[in-house]
Amino acid sequence: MIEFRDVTKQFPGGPEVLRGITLAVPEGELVVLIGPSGSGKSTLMRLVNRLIEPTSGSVWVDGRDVASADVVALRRNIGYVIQSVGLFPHLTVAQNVELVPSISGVPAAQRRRRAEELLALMDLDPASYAERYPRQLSGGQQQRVGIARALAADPDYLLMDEPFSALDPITREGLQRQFVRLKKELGKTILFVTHDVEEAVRLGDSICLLGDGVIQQFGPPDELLRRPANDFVASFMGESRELLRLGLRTAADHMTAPDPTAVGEVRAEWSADRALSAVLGAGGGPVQVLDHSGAVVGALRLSDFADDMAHKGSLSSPRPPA
Ligand SMILES: Nc1ncnc2c1ncn2[C@@H]1O[C@H](COP(=O)(O)OP(=O)(O)OP(=O)(O)O)[C@@H](O)[C@H]1O
Repeated sequence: MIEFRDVTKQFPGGPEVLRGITLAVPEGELVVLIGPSGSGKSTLMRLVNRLIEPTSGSVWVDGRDVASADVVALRRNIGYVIQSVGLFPHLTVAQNVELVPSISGVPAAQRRRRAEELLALMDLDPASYAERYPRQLSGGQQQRVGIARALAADPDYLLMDEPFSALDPITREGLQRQFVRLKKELGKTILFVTHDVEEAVRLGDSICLLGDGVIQQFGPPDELLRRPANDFVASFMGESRELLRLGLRTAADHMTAPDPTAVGEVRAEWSADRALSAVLGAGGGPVQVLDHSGAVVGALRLSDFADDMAHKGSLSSPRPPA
């Protein structure tokens, strides 16, 4: 667990960036820090691996105050991924991934095996990518190598500071999807900074919204979307809150009993916003809902989404399918 206890940070000559922040990132969960530019997201994150020190208060990792921890050992257990990947250009992909284990004295064959496993996990076939240099990779591939490198020492914790924000929207969405899967497999405790509400909703077990130096709201994505604590949260989470909520659900969550008059089809596991788009495309439905084997398991019509909508007007402007 990562814990911030009444943390305040003021840089010399500046205002207080963080004021009395108390927050816990539970074991095995991903907490997203979100907030306007300059709200202190990166500052809060950098307190964890002691790139900066708090003005007052304390930060605890694994039940220990980081102020009294050995910085090298602390950082070995905390992978760090940043926006501009920071791969070493003169090292190959494999050498980049193996860097920390090689410094720690892990034998060459063992760290090579681990690097290859991690590259494969990140969908980079080691046979084609291990010997390439970073400049021979796309931005998305470089970012994957950056994540593999952060995982190389098998840390219990990951700090990710806008890791996908330099990527084009399609690459970014692909990487987000992959990361959601990976997150479950890895079971790491992750603190993730973004300024993108959609990304926060997609990835976070919880979201911590920072503003004016304090936590404006902390809770599961659905709670911030459904019950914003104040006007700041409502306005930050945006006008399309209802549509973002749909992204958290599936067609199966909305469907009703099969209807013989249904035309067209959606898959039960589709996100609800994608299903809504299909229903609108079919003139409001009903459309058939199919399971993995292609069997009809239900029907969906426009009215099946109405409960989720605080404003029915939102139904007229759905996002395009994911
Ligand atoms: N090393 C530093 N010295 C002085 N001021 C700093 C330092 N680092 C950050 N700040 C200031 O602290 C405030 C918070 O910065 P921080 O980078 O944490 O914000 P952020 O929420 O991550 O912003 P962004 O979304 O733009 O990256 C800003 O006003 C910034 O100028």
